[in-house]
Amino acid sequence: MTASVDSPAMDVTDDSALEARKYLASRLATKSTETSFRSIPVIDVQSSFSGTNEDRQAIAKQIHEACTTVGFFYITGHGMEETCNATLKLAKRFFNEVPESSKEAIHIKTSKYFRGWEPASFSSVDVLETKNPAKETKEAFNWGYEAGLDPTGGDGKYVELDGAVPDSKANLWPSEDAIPGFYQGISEYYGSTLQLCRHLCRLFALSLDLPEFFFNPMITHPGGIARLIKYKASENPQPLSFSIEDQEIGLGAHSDYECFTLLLQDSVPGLEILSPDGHWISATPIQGGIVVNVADFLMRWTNGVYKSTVHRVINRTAEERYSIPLFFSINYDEKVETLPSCISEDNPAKFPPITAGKYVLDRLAATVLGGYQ
Ligand SMILES: O=C(O)CCC(=O)C(=O)O
Ligand SMILES: [Fe+2]
Repeated sequence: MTASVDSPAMDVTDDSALEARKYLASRLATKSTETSFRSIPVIDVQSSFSGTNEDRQAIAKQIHEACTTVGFFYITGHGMEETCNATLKLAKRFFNEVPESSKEAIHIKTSKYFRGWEPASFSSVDVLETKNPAKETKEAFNWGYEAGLDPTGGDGKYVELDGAVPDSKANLWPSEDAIPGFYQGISEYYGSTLQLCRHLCRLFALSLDLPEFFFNPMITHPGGIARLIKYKASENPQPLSFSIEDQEIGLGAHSDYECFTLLLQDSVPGLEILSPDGHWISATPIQGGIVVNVADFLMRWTNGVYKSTVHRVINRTAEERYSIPLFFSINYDEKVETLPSCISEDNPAKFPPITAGKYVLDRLAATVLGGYQ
């Protein structure tokens, strides 16, 4: 099977497409009350930067609790508030000020790696309804890791999802004339977020009973696809209803593919996450909070111990909504086996070894129209 009509073809194995479909179907069908939840934990990570080992262990414990139940949490005290606000403003400028012709010049259909501008109603993450998927209202701009965006400068070994040596033109940037300061702003945001992700990896390691620096050798040239997203205002605002009738889907129900996602959202709600008993819970934006969620690769790597929770976006408000996810992965060329601390007699290793980039690429290509999450 290949990806799509409009987007460039990428090979995808039937296995991965099937796996993606089965997985989402099972998640949408499950009506278990065992692990149901009604709220998303907030974790203040401030003391993990300067505090003691005990401080970091205490935060790691909260992360473990959140990841084994909800699969989502907010972090505060991360020190990125200013960058977050500036980048959300930049996103608004990109969508509303850049002329259509400049966006067309960086259209995602010209990119092998799903980079560049994606018009509204272009793709769908609906892996279940492959014949007639509901088009999603989101408009997006996608980019990926470049050593020049990494404050460490990288280790010179970055490879793309398919293992290819990076092409310096893989990212499609709008011209400086079309939006002055864009590259600079994105680069500041991306650099600080990458470093925050690396810091979170230390906390994730502790949370999994692993040595604090366990993941460090695997994040020297990490995968990090990021995107700016705009969701148009609802024509039929109904803030209190979780039904989807009369509402357009901003981004369909899905789980993310990589290790974990860091998501900035502006003050307009829209993100909803699925509790295993079938209730959708609003991940309402909180002041200074960044949403963190476990993604599928990490769920596999942890033998299912950490949960990758299904979520969707529906803008039920009369305002436009902007968000900026970064999908953080370990080095794409890293092949890993189930984490030893997640194997037990009750939970023997369930998944064969996998390479990070290959896994993400297969999942990506299996989405309808080959779009991103
Ligand atoms: O826009 C959001 O709030 C969520 C975006 C998301 O889930 C994704 O892009 O995978
Ligand atoms: Fe997502």
